[in-house]
Amino acid sequence: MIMRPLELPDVVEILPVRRSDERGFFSEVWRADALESEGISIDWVQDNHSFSATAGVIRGLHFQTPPCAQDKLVRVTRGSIFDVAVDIRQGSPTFGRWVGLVISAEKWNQILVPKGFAHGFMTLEPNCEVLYKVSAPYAPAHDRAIRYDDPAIGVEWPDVEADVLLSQKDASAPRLAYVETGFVYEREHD
Ligand SMILES: Cc1cn([C@H]2C[C@H](O)[C@@H](COP(=O)(O)OP(=O)(O)O[C@H]3O[C@H](C)C(=O)[C@H](O)[C@H]3O)O2)c(=O)[nH]c1=O
Repeated sequence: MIMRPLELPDVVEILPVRRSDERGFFSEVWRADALESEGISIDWVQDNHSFSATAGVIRGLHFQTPPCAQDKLVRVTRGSIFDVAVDIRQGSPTFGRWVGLVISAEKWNQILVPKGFAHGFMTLEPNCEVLYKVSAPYAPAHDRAIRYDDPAIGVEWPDVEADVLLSQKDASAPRLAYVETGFVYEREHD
């Protein structure tokens, strides 16, 4: 497994090994000791699977407020997405900044989005299947959304040959400035 920190510290791209042979391939897509050997020890408690039928579907930007905050380990088994994480920790030197990258079945890469970050993605083609682990159960009362096109965040979503398709929740989500995220940045111990 290869890990690559992204421009926002704590958000990491992960590339599991995919072993191919004449039948196809085998891949350990998550393994606790492999992550722990990289200093990442997270108890995953729920697996999610979303299917989006068209390109241009945007799900996000979402997070759950403490004490129901979720770390997320996201991968794509069909199609491709532009995946985005936004730092929403009050007091963080990178508060409101975003990082994005393509996660796809072809690249076989994953993204680890820690607590304290909002998460979302745009599908880049039809029939995208996104599977992801979360470290806290779904808690509707703590589920929050931030506008995907908040100008203060400025996510540069890719141009796809399709109209953007949003849930009603996402179409009416507030800008980050009007959201009480509940996360406070804690400087790493020096
Ligand atoms: C998140 C979630 C949703 N649901 C139910 C609630 C609705 O009846 C239905 C669709 O939920 P929602 O529109 O919130 O689904 P997404 O827009 O894909 O939300 C996800 O989008 C971005 C990418 C995220 O990172 C989050 O995991 C999550 O917020 O599934 C559940 O039953 N359990 C769950 O864990």
